[in-house]
Amino acid sequence: MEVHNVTMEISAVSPAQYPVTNLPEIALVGRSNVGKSSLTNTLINRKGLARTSAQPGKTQTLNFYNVEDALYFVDVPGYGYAKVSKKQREAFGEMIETYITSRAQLRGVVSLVDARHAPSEEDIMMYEWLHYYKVPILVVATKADKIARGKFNHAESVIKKALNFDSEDSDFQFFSSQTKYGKDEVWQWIENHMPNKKNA
Ligand SMILES: Nc1nc2c(ncn2[C@@H]2O[C@H](COP(=O)(O)OP(=O)(O)OP(=O)(O)O)[C@@H](O)[C@H]2O)c(=O)[nH]1
Ligand SMILES: [Mg+2]
Repeated sequence: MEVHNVTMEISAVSPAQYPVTNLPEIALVGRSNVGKSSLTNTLINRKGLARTSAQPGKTQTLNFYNVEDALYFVDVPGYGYAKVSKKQREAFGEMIETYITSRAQLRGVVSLVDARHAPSEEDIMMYEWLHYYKVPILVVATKADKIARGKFNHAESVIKKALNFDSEDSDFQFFSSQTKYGKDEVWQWIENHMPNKKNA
C-alpha cells in the first residue's frame, strides 16, 4: 500500500474510547523494546509518528493509527517490562485481552519477537493465546539487521520450534526497521487480511 496519510487518531485504554468505525484493524504485540513502534513507523514511512525509545515501556495505551482511511494499526503496550508495577502489568494485560477478544474488526495480529533470541515465556504465551482465539498471526522476527543472512534459517527454526508454530493459520517474516528488510512482505500479509482485498 502506498501510504500518504496517517494520523494518530486515538489513544485508548478501554472499549468506550476505541474509534467508532468499521475500518479493519491490525494490532502489533510484543515484548517491550522489541520494535513495535519502529515497525509502525517503517510501514507508514514516518520516522517519528509512533514514539520509539531505547527505554522500554514507552507505549502505554492502545494507539490507533488511521492509515489512509483504509485501516487502523493498533500499537499495543509491550509486555515483559520488569520495571512496570505488577498492578500496571495486570492492567495492560487486561487492556490487551479485552481488545483482542472483543474487537470485531480485528483482522490479524503482528506478533513481534527478537530475531536474535529464542522467544521468551511471554512470547510463547502470547502466541498460544492468539492461536487459541483463532486470530490470524504474523510472527515478525525483528532487528534482523543484527544477524547474518546465513543465520536466518537457524533463527527461524529456533523461533518456530519454541512457539510450536502452526503454519495452518500463522505466517513468519524477518524484518528490520533499520534496513526495511521484509517491509513489502509485511504489507502484503496485511493486505491479504483486509476484508475487501482484491483478487480474493
Ligand atoms: N537495529 C535495530 N534496532 C531496532 C529495530 N527496531 C527497533 N529498534 C530499536 O529498538 C528500540 C525499541 O524500539 P521501539 O520501536 O520503541 O520498541 P517498542 O516495541 O515500541 O517498545 P515499547 O513501546 O516500550 O513497547 C529502539 O531503540 C529502536 O531504535 C530494528 O529493526 N533494528
Ligand atoms: Mg512502542
